[in-house]
Amino acid sequence: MSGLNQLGRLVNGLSLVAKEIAKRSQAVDATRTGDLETLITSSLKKALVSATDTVGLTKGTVREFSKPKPKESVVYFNDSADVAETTSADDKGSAIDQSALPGRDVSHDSEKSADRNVEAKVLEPSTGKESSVKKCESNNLSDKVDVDGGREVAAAVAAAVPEKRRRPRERKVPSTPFSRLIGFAGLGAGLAWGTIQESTKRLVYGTSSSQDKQSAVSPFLSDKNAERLAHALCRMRGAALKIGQMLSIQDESLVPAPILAALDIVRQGADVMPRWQLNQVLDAELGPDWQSKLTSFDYEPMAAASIGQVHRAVTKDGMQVAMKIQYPGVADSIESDIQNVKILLDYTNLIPKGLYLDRAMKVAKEELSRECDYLLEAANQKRFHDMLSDAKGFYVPVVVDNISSKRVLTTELVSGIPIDKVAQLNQETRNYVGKKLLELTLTELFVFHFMQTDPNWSNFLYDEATKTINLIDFGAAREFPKSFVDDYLRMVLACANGDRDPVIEMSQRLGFLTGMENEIMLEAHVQAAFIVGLPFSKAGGYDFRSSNITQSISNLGATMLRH
Ligand SMILES: Nc1ncnc2c1ncn2[C@@H]1O[C@H](COP(=O)(O)OP(=O)(O)OP(=O)(O)O)[C@@H](O)[C@H]1O
Repeated sequence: MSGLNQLGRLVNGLSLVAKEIAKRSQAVDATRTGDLETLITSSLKKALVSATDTVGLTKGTVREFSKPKPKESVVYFNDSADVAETTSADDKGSAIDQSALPGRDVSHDSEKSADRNVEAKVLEPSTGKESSVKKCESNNLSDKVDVDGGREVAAAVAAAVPEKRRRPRERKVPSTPFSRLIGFAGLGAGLAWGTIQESTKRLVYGTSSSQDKQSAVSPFLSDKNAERLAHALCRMRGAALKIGQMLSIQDESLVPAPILAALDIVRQGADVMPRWQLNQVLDAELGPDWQSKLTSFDYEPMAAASIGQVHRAVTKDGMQVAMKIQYPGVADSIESDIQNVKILLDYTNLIPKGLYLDRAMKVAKEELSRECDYLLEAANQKRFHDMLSDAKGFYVPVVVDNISSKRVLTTELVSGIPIDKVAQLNQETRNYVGKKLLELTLTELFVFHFMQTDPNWSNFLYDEATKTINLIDFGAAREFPKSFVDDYLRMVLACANGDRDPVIEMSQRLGFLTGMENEIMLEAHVQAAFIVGLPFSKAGGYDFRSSNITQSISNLGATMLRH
């Protein structure tokens, strides 16, 4: 019976895939207009490759990062802009390697080329002076200082807290609506196939006793399917991955444990664009002579985020910069990606009812559209740079306008460790950073009325050498009207003072409550508000270890979801 059910699900899944293809694909248009040849030779062929990739039949090219990381990926540009070299330090003056021109395969050279990049006029971002690098010599992270992108501290932190990390894969971003659709369709079919496999396994061997309650009930929630989902999102990138990342930070009461475990992968970063695709974006955005503005460009990304990947480069005037380069097609596919993820979530019953998924998706769409506009992000970043120019302990890197566009954002490279890693530093440092973060939050909201609303750990890079928090990623910055901010302050005061009625009144004015809630829901909301108000309830410091605020709120969250 269960096998029949699963077969039904498979048929449903495949018909959903077929229906979606018929509804949306350009393939249908091409057939209608009789352009069958183009259809077969281009999009369908590519799409089939994409689909097999997303289903998990092929796995792209695994990028091998040997240790220590070689820097063969750095390309140096001569003054004659169109010529690049990748010679290593002990190979200076040798013939220019034509194969190293962007867009072509590069022959790899030695680790030393990396040192040349480091040697190139290193500016200390926060002070504008030249800086030296203190080596990390012990495993005690509180002793470590690093001013070269936090690389050594990050490596030491990783060694201290070993994480199961996924090796990034080099895979083309599906950039047309059709190839993205095929990606989702492939994922849907892959999940349906995985469900069949799991059901068959259970029929033959029974359900494993180690499986948790939810995954024991649903053969969809197998480890393989969860992994399939995570890898597909890393390959799709864009809005699909962003939603995966949002889901990955939810509580187990919202998202089943095996899915959460697999989604851990999506937080570690996306797949990487192949060099030819990266060059296509750079040429289209900055013009084919973009190299003329740089001394060097590192083709190995320092980060592969959800909507773009980030590369180190050095400008002609010697500034070390981070170039954020947007994946092609993601800005135009936000709406369809969100729709497709929603179809998958509905189909798999992954998300519990009551999560206001439609509302959440609408907000995600608006946020993502803003985040894809790097000109808007550049403007936000400059505004923050100016507002915080006199603030002690914070630094916002400058924007390099002449190497930026709507899809490429170039900013001064800053150093530091992601803010969560500060948890491993000493108490004094933790107190300092905690106070600074709170000061920043309150200043942004109540003084600037302008806030960075994407509190990702890696958007706050703590530089121990200068005791500075370097702030990046202003794509999600937004302005709040004075009336909202004033009500918000009243809300904070009511929470801190434990005043029930004002908490409810302000919550309705701010839109946290509709006024239609029942008593149980209201009570859970008020309790949650009081817990959030605790750190503000007494003058002086607050010991965050004395209560587990997030856990307490999350416990109330389950009641709120039910009501
Ligand atoms: N100016 C910079 N200096 C140093 N590192 C940087 C800089 N800009 C970006 N990075 C690195 O690249 C990563 C991704 O950059 P950013 O957060 O701006 O991208 P994003 O697409 O907005 O990412 P997300 O998916 O987190 O929203 C950062 O976490 C950081 O590691």
